[in-house]
Amino acid sequence: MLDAADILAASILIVDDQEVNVRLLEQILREAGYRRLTSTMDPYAVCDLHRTNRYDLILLDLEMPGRDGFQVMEALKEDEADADGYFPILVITAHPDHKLRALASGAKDFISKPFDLMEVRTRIHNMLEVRLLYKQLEHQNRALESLALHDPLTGLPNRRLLMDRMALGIAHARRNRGNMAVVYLDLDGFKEINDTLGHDGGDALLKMVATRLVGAVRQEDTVARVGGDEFVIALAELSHGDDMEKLVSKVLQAVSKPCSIQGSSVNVTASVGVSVYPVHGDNVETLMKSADLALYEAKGAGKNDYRISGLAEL
Ligand SMILES: Nc1nc2c(ncn2[C@@H]2O[C@H](COP(=O)(O)OP(=O)(O)OP(=O)(O)O)[C@@H](O)[C@H]2O)c(=O)[nH]1
Repeated sequence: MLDAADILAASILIVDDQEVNVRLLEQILREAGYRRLTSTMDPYAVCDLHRTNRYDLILLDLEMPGRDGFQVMEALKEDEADADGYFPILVITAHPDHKLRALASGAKDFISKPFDLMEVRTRIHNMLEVRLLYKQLEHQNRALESLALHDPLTGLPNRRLLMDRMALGIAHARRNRGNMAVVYLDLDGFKEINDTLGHDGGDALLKMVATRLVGAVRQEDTVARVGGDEFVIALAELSHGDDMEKLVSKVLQAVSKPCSIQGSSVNVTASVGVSVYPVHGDNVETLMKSADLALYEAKGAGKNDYRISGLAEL
């Protein structure tokens, strides 16, 4: 929730071509306790200023020579400077007819000239309250979205985000007649590690493996955690020069380097199954299933190894 200090910490831009009005508004706002004030008498500077500083509120005079307040609002909209979809404009006008027009143009509220001290303070306070609550909500929504798409232990994408990324990867590969590989990895003997080091030690190892996997592939690849000790890497746009064996060996080596957990050196290995679009399937489900079957084969063959689905030529 918001308190008075949050509102007073909001950033405000004052736009008025008359210096006397600028000084008066600055004084009213300072006396009310607002600290983050910027002013300009140049209507052409508003877009740049807002793009850089993302003000919580813009107090905009409507009657200005050259570019009036209506034109400034249009320019702000075109500029998409209000990228989060909120248009923080409070217009200032001496013309009663302009009030409705300004509201219809997207302004949230208006202040009449000559200024009435209480009206100015109340309208600014109320508008900032709504603006900051909107900002908080946006922030919480982003956090919730991220929680729904990521694994809380490692911070890696979860199965849901992986599926989305794979679907995009397949669409991209289809358009470019390219390919995409699915590397399904399961740690060997992880249950024993958990039993020896405890659940916290197991968690620390999972985090370490996550970091190493991310470090072993390219930025455009997706490393996801899809189960307890199961990870999937979607390798985007393999080129002809990419050697699948080398890529998978690099991943296996990254996992099996000794790591220090709770002061002791721990060795873990992994088994891997690989499938490739379009050779082993043309959709997410089939590719995941093929990679999972190949992984099962690798486990059956003695672990710490990989198998490529269906032994197809790549
Ligand atoms: N520490 C920790 N352990 C987990 C978590 N999620 C699942 N596990 C454990 O991970 C283990 C995974 O089981 P398996 O893959 O069947 O066991 P494994 O010993 O690796 O067997 P193989 O894959 O055949 O080598 C189970 O003991 C789960 O309890 C987690 O978030 N943290």
